[in-house]
Amino acid sequence: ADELKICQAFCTEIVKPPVEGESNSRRNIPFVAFVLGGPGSGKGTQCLKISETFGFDHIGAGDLLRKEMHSDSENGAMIQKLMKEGSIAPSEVTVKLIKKAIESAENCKFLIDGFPRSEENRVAYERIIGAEPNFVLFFDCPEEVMVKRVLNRNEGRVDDNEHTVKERLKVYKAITLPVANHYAKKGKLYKVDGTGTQEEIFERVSPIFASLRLST
Ligand SMILES: Nc1ncnc2c1ncn2[C@@H]1O[C@H](COP(=O)(O)OP(=O)(O)O)[C@@H](O)[C@H]1O
Ligand SMILES: O=c1ccn([C@@H]2O[C@H](COP(=O)(O)OP(=O)(O)O)[C@@H](O)[C@H]2O)c(=O)[nH]1
Ligand SMILES: [Mg+2]
Repeated sequence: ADELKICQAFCTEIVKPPVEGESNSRRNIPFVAFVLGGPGSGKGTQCLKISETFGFDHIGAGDLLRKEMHSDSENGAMIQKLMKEGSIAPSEVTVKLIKKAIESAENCKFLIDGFPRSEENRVAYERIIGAEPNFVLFFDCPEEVMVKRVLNRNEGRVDDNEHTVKERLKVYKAITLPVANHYAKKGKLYKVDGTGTQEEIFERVSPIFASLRLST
């Protein structure tokens, strides 16, 4: 009971009203950490390690959009065009995909990776989901390091090329960084040095998650 209280203390609002017959854990309010940082700052890599070690579900906003793009959905072509030019997809599309991922999970602890990318994304999430994130993990990384990583990524992505990464960096600085600043002002931003090896970075990230005492 004590741990549940701690879980709930982290949460600002109830996302889903309890449904009769649902087990206790499904009724728990989701615990959400947004993970932000520029393209190639290591968000996806670290999210994988965090989810393995600390039992979070990893929701990659870009991954959801890529899956949608490769499906027959009506939005596929639009998403592909926006990704290729380094722009941001409409909030409704992204938030709907995130909401579905949260609702279909058994887990109640989530890393939402690469979102929100704009103030508009943030506001749409808070309106549609009905809650703020519990905290925001932010990877701080110099541009030249990020560009080098992106150009070496080799996952066949439409946006991992020199032209698009330049556009993405512009969008990141102008439109995504203000989101990080918003959460910094609220005391919710955990800034981590994103340089060094994957292991070195994970050693900086681990204590943040180790210090959380969550009920599931
Ligand atoms: N600390 C690191 N040092 C070197 N390469 C890394 C490091 N972390 C991630 N990478 C590699 O850099 C690329 C970008 O990392 P990724 O986790 O996809 O970043 P993001 O999700 O922020 O774009 C990937 O190919 C990944 O394997
Ligand atoms: O909330 C999001 C997340 C991603 N994207 C799009 O998907 C691309 C790739 O995002 P991802 O997070 O996969 O890239 P990363 O930062 O990990 O390299 C972005 O440049 C955007 O075009 C978006 O529009 N909204
Ligand atoms: Mg990523």
